[in-house]
Amino acid sequence: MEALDYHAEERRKAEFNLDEMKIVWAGSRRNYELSDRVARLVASDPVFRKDNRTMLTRKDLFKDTLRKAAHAWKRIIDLRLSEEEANMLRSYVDQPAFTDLHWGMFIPAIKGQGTSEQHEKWLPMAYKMQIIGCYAQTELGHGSNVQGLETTATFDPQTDEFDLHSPTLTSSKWWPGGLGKVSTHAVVYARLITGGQDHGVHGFIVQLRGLDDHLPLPGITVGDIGMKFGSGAYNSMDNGLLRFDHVRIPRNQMLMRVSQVTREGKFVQSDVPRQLVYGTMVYVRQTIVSDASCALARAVCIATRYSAVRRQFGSQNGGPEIQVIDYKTQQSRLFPLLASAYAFRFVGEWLKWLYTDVTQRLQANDFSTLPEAHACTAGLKSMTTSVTADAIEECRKLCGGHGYLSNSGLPELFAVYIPTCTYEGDNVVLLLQVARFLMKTVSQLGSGKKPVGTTAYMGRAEHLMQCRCEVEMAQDWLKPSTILEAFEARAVRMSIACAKSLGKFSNPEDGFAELSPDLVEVAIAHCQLIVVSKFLEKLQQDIPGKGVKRQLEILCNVYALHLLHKHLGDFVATGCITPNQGALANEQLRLLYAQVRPNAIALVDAFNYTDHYLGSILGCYDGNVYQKLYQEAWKDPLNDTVVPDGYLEYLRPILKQHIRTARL
Ligand SMILES: CCCCCCCC/C=C\CCCCC/C=C/C(=O)SCCNC(=O)CCNC(=O)[C@H](O)C(C)(C)COP(=O)(O)OP(=O)(O)OC[C@H]1O[C@@H](n2cnc3c(N)ncnc32)[C@H](O)[C@@H]1OP(=O)(O)O
Ligand SMILES: Cc1cc2nc3c(=O)[nH]c(=O)nc-3n(C[C@H](O)[C@H](O)[C@H](O)COP(=O)(O)OP(=O)(O)OC[C@H]3O[C@@H](n4cnc5c(N)ncnc54)[C@H](O)[C@@H]3O)c2cc1C
Repeated sequence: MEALDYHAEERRKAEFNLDEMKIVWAGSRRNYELSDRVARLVASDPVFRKDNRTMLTRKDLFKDTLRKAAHAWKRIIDLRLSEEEANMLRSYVDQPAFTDLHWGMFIPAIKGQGTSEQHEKWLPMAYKMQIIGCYAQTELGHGSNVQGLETTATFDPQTDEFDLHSPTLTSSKWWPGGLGKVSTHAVVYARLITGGQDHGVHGFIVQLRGLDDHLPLPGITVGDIGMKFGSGAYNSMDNGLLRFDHVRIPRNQMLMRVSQVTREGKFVQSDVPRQLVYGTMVYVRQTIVSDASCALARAVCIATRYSAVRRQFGSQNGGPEIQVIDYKTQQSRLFPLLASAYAFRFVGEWLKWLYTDVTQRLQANDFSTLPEAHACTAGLKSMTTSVTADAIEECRKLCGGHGYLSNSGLPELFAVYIPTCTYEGDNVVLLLQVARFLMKTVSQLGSGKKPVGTTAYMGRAEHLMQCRCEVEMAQDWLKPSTILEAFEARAVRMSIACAKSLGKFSNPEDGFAELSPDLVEVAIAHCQLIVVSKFLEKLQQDIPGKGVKRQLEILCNVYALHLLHKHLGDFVATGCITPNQGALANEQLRLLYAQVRPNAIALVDAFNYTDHYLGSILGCYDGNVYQKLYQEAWKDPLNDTVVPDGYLEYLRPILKQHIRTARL
């Protein structure tokens, strides 16, 4: 018997080839096939069940995480999965674990900052998971200000060793994932001291626990920092604390690609810029942008499918009520988020390319694109995670009361997702880095140095400062060049206005501090321009499949025009557009929503998420929401008994007291 599909009618309305859209979303046919296979593999494996994890105690959840990680590793070995497939498998298991840090930060830190001898020694053990590592940078007293870290690594020429020490309470390492209970090793960031001189923060490979008994090595105090936000969610991770009491490590465990310490204790700074010590963060920030599109797509998929099932008001002659997705307010809240998911997907693809390019250049000692890579990864990480975190909460509200149920999947997704706005760099701190980069670019405009890459538009500042938007009718807003010019003009005008204001301060640092709220806005305008321009560039590519390109054009316009509508103040205040042109953009936006509407369900189907990965009754593929909610309610442990535990001790006495009082 064919299973009932409550979305069948919606799916029939789609005006594009879904299979081709799935390939666009995945990046290529190969990626699609790989990811589809691995997602199904995980979904069909009972060990990876996750429907009860919000009910588990912290200890049980942690053990469950260890069990899943061990099983995932077994599957990876047994099936001889490639590194790419293994990464996919871990992400579909969908439970934050120490392995995220081992593969995502520990190994990349050694690869990026270690010498070839260090690669040869450490990477094979790490790849086989004979050692498990984490990334121990943040301390109790300092996270954002990396140069303010206090842990010391003092070279002792007598023994050819470093002495790792935590001199103060605030120097305790605090937060590293995987550190609390699992990692045998860590890349520890500490101030390098040689001959009494402080050379700033560097990375060191330090063994923390015995490989036979898992006990902390002498001089090491290590443990978990405690429960975090939400139930389940990030509590599967053992974020840890760590203190060193004069722990000794051999000299060759300092990561020495950027700087070296010789046998005599001489500090040698190579030609490689010191910022490469921050390289692992740049790598992870880049991956976080692609992950943002996944998390956003997930929330949007749930809210869209549920909005098509849910009906409220408007029944005519006893007929069905209106699907909430047909309310214009629902569309104006939901469809920009759908468009943003696609926009972040494409900018994530581009950022991956940029990162690969800068890595290849670094290997050839070309450091010229490093500032651009830093600004792009920092800015886009910040912008996409802030939008996604807010969007998950918006999707919860779009699902009304049922969105607040744990089994909607949205509370857990929110709880797991929100720390991305903080980790790998607080979002405001990172936007200020982008602003510094932009102010520097503006200050060099008259010097003959041509801005390149994502700031190339600033080279056309003269034109962009005085150009006038030519929109006369709503449909004029559909011209890519019109949209692009409006975003470029807004970004450059905001940058130059800020640079002028900065120029009024005698001390530039004072000016930067004073104007920092405006500078954050400037950085956001620049990042939004990058996302819009990369979406438009994507549309220049040959995109096969009936109606696929057309849908992407609609989504691109929704993305750009909803931003224009949201930040109308910036656009109008900088004189890029008139208030009337702003109103025309809004008019066009409403027309675009009507075009998205029949395709909405298919556009979220294109994410190809299994019900297992989505983990949401409201977002399930077949849309059989009410029956599933009803069945699920009875599985709650509170419903194991008809009369709850505690009735006799606490409820009955009150009720009886009431009866006694009544008798009086
Ligand atoms: C429902 C279930 C779902 C399950 C899903 C599972 C999800 C789990 C997935 C993944 C797990 C992820 C785990 C995350 C773990 C998190 C780890 C961390 O957080 S690690 C710690 C991160 N810490 C930070 O990011 C710190 C931020 N601070 C900094 O980066 C720096 O201190 C700074 C803010 C950049 C300032 O640095 P500094 O003071 O040294 O610099 P400045 O003086 O400001 O600048 C000097 C010049 O250097 C340039 N610069 C700065 N940084 C970089 C860089 N990274 N690369 C290149 N250049 C850089 C800067 O621009 C200045 O340049 P000039 O102006 O001089 O040209
Ligand atoms: C779930 C999670 C996992 C983590 N995993 C790891 C890990 O594996 N390894 C690791 O080393 N670290 C890890 N961290 C730590 C994380 O990297 C830091 O928390 C993060 O970098 C922010 O630093 P902070 O906590 O010092 O924030 P703070 O810098 O103290 O921020 C507090 C507030 O001050 C503001 N602020 C700070 N500086 C400025 C400024 N210059 N200008 C304006 N405003 C400013 C911020 O915007 C923020 O509002 C993790 C954190 C979390 C939450």
